[in-house]
Amino acid sequence: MRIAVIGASGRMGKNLIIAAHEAEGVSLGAAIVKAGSSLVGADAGEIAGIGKLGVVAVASLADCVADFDVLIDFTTPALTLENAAFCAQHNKAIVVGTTGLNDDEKAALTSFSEQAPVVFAPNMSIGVNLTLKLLATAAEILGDDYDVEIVEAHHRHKVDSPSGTALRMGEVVADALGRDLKECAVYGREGQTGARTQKEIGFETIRAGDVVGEHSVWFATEGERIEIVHKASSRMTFAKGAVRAANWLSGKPAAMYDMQDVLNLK
Ligand SMILES: NC(=O)C1=CN([C@@H]2O[C@H](COP(=O)(O)OP(=O)(O)OC[C@H]3O[C@@H](n4cnc5c(N)ncnc54)[C@H](OP(=O)(O)O)[C@@H]3O)[C@@H](O)[C@H]2O)C=CC1
Ligand SMILES: O=C(O)C1=N[C@H](C(=O)O)C[C@H](O)C1
Repeated sequence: MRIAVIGASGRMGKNLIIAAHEAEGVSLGAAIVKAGSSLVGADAGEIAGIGKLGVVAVASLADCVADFDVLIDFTTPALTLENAAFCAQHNKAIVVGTTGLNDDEKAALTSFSEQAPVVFAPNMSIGVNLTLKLLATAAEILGDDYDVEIVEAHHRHKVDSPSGTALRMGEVVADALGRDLKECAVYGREGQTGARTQKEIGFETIRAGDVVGEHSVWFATEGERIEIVHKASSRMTFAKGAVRAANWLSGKPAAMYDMQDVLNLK
């Protein structure tokens, strides 16, 4: 599989270039940066800080359409939808790590997956995807007696909140408890909120410094508390997962997949 990385100069983009270069069975075919960027024409390896790779950054997907089979996109919701439309039109697979998509944007992405395969997951690490399974088991066993709270921390640059991972964790727990997250989620309490209701799932967000990504799910009742915690200490864990997803997509039919499919965790 020849991989293209869009948003190549971003925090994830640079890690994706390295992961695509280092992984077995795939190669880096293209790198795309913003039109007008001083990095158009620069070598992708130099953008990522690993020296020349012989892949020159271009300003659009149209400029490299012949050079890749699968696009990896960790950018913004609006750009991701443009890219997914392009991939659907040109019969290219796409791996989407972008978070912060609203319901309409998720529906649009799903519609593109009818034309070409899409892997879409808010977190590509093996550890978080295992954690999702642990959360479902914990919620099924603990039931409604345990209050559920989800605490997440990320770096100061992150623009969406709560994180896509925290929201997915909330969905998994809500499903296991027979609840609808849209009805039971409570975000960032403040002021005279009243006592906690039994079935709410609370979300608390920390944005500070260079935190890569930390998620802690509490199950608390009278007398005890269980915390299921995941801490990422390097973005390379997400990048390696995305490259694994890209490789896994080889020969897959058009459909919407997630990392649970890629990792055979369903
Ligand atoms: N699923 C997962 O495992 C993970 C998901 N993420 C998600 O990935 C996304 C990106 O995160 P991160 O790498 O930290 O963000 P960055 O802001 O560092 O990277 C985003 C990149 O997208 C580029 N970009 C934005 N708009 C355009 C445009 N119109 N045309 C071309 N390029 C554009 C930016 O270019 P420029 O720099 O020139 O503005 C930048 O290179 C976020 O949604 C984040 O939540 C992050 C980590 C893991
Ligand atoms: O923006 C980030 O950095 C991250 N975003 C993802 C999310 O929103 O869940 C995944 C990871 O925690 C890093």
